[in-house]
Amino acid sequence: MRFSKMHGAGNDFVVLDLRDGRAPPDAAQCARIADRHLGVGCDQLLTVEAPRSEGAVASYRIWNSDGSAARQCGNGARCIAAWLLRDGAAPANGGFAIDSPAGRHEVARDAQGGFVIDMGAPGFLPEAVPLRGWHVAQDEYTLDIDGIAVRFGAVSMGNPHAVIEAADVATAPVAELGPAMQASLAFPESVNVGFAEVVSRDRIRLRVFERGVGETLACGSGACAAVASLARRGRIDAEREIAVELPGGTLRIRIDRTDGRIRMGGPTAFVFEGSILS
Ligand SMILES: N[C@H](CCC[C@H](N)C(=O)O)C(=O)O
Repeated sequence: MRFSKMHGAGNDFVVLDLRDGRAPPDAAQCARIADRHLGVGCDQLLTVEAPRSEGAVASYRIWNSDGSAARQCGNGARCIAAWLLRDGAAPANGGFAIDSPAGRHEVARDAQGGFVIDMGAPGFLPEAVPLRGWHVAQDEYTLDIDGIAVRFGAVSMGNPHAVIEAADVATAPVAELGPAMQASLAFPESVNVGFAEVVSRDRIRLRVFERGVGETLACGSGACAAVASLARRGRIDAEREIAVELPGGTLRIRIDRTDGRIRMGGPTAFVFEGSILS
C-alpha cells in the first residue's frame, strides 16, 4: 500500500489515499504502521477519503500511534490540504473545504504560502470536553493528582484538551503529569495535556503530551486549545494573532471575534513516498 510521509511543525504523519473506498487499516495495523521500528513510524496515521459534506474536496480520518481513533488533528489538516493541492484535487489559492471526524474545515492560504485551517469554535462545557465532576464551564479547574493540586483549563477542539500553565515549559513535568492527568477519572475519554508558558500577550511556548501518542513536537489542536483557554483566563490578548512556539515549530493562532472560531496557520512538509509491504 502506497503512502506519503509528511509532518506539520514536526508532528509527523503517514498519509494513505483511500478515496477508492478501501477500508482503513484496523487499530492493530495502524499501530504497526506507526511503530518507529517495525513500521514506517509516525505520530498519527491519516486516511484521505471521499468528502462527507456538500462541496468538500475530501474527508480524512485520524489514528494515533497506539491505534486509537482521534476526531481532530490540526497539523494533520494542514498536511491533508497540502497533499490534496499536490494531487491536483484542490485549488492552489485555497478556498476549499475538508471534512474531519469533528466537522467541516475551510482551508485558506497565508502570505507565506502556508495553509490556514478553520478549526471551529472551542467547546468549554464540561460535557463537551468531556470532563467529569463539573457541570458548569469554568475558566480553570483543580484536580488532586497524586496529592498535588493541579490547576488547568479544559477545552474541546473536537478532541479533549487540558491546558496547564507553566512558569517554564523546559522544566515542566510533561512526562510525569501528562500520563497522570490522562489516567484521571475526570477524563473519561482520556485527554491531550498541554503545558503552556505565557511569554507575552501574543506569544506562548507550548509542549503537549498527546492522547494515544505521548509528547509530540507539535500539536495543532493543542495550540488552539491553549490559546482558547489562556484567552478565556485573560492571560493573552484574544484580539491579536498569537504565536505558539512548540518544540517542532511555530503555529499562528487567531480567534475570530465575530464567531469565536479559531484559525490556525503553520508549515507542512513532504518527507518521502513509499510502499508498505507488511
Ligand atoms: N497532533 C494532533 C492532535 C491529535 C489528537 C490526538 N492525540 C487525540 O485527540 O487523541 C494535532 O495536531 O491536533
